[in-house]
Amino acid sequence: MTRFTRDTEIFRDEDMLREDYQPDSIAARDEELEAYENALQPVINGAQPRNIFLYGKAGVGKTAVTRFLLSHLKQDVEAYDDVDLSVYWLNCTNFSSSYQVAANLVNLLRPASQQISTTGYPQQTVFDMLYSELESIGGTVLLVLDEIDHIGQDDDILYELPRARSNGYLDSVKPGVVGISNDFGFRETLSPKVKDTLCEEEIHFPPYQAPELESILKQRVDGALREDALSTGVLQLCAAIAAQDTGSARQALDLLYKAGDIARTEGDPPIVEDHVRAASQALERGQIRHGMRELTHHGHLTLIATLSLALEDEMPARVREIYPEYRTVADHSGTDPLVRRRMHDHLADLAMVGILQRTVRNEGRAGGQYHEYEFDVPLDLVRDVVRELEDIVPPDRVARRI
Ligand SMILES: Nc1ncnc2c1ncn2[C@@H]1O[C@H](COP(=O)(O)OP(=O)(O)OP(=O)(O)O)[C@@H](O)[C@H]1O
Repeated sequence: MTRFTRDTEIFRDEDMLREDYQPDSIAARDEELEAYENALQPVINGAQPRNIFLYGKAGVGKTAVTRFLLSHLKQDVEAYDDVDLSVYWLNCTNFSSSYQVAANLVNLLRPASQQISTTGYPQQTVFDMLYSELESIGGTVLLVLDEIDHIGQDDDILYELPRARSNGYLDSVKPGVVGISNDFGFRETLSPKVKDTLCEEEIHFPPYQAPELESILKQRVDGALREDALSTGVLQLCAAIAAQDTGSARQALDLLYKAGDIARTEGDPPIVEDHVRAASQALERGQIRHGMRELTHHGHLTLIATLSLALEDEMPARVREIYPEYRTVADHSGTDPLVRRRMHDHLADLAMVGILQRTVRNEGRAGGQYHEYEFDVPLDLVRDVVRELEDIVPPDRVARRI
């Protein structure tokens, strides 16, 4: 018996709706493309590249636009014998210092057999290794440092690297840095000398508006979906939901993909607005679930305590009511409880990530103010996640209640 058969009704090429798909053309970013092209012009002229800093929230096209333009640039420089361009990408998510970025760049540029340890050298030694690798590549080298904000204030490399040529460390190579960040605050925390060097050309990517998201979706659907797989209003709804929430193209594409998936699983083509609403809910629940799983150990204990009270109809509750329950949960899990004030920080964190809602209340005429907490997400979802945290609270009184 055949278990699997190919889709015939919804997807033609579902990979086109996935995160890592590189679109052939960029929609709705004309201004940014123009500014970016201008900033890259020195490369094609055979001159020293400018340093470029891109910033904007997650999913607004910073990576897609960079990949698109750099791949065109690489093609177009072929027409000029005197320009030899190499491009390297480094995702800096796991690197919290200039040292780590430099060491990982060295390894990116070196063959597998000559990798260095990413700890233990003096910083200048690693920088020297990096310069020597760059020299041996020669020509124009663009280094794209994605998620660069993770290096925080340890930002020497963002000054040293772009200046290496003028400071005499490099001779035959022209390096350029493209820094990408979705942390608006990062630019402000850069030291002034870095700001001047790295942010020679700054390009801001604002969140997308609904019509822009719609045009991005439209560009994908012909290749991604089968004819007649879409009913009227679906793209508009995906675009409207994403524009209202984050302004991210990733969210709009995820919504459409998930809606298609639901229509497929339910054997219910074409994709209609209800599938999009269901997709939006499913994705939102996925995010909340992810947020809850990522909490620290005491965050989880605090979550369990609040859930336990909610299931007993004892929420909304204030800290002094939640704290004893937290102590019981901590006790059952074999953990030393935090003092009340520290546990309150975890409640505040739960409120900050949108799991709890926090309301300020007044204690009558003579009293001061206090905070009251209640769940801002469906309890069944919290309960599902808490059940998956079995290793934290073993089956006992509290867990049974949950
Ligand atoms: N203007 C656009 N035209 C076509 N596709 C786009 C456009 N903007 C974004 N996308 C698509 O949306 C998704 C998210 O975009 P991208 O990865 O470039 O965002 P980002 O700003 O780099 O986000 P992050 O900061 O999270 O890395 C990708 O699949 C990308 O192809």
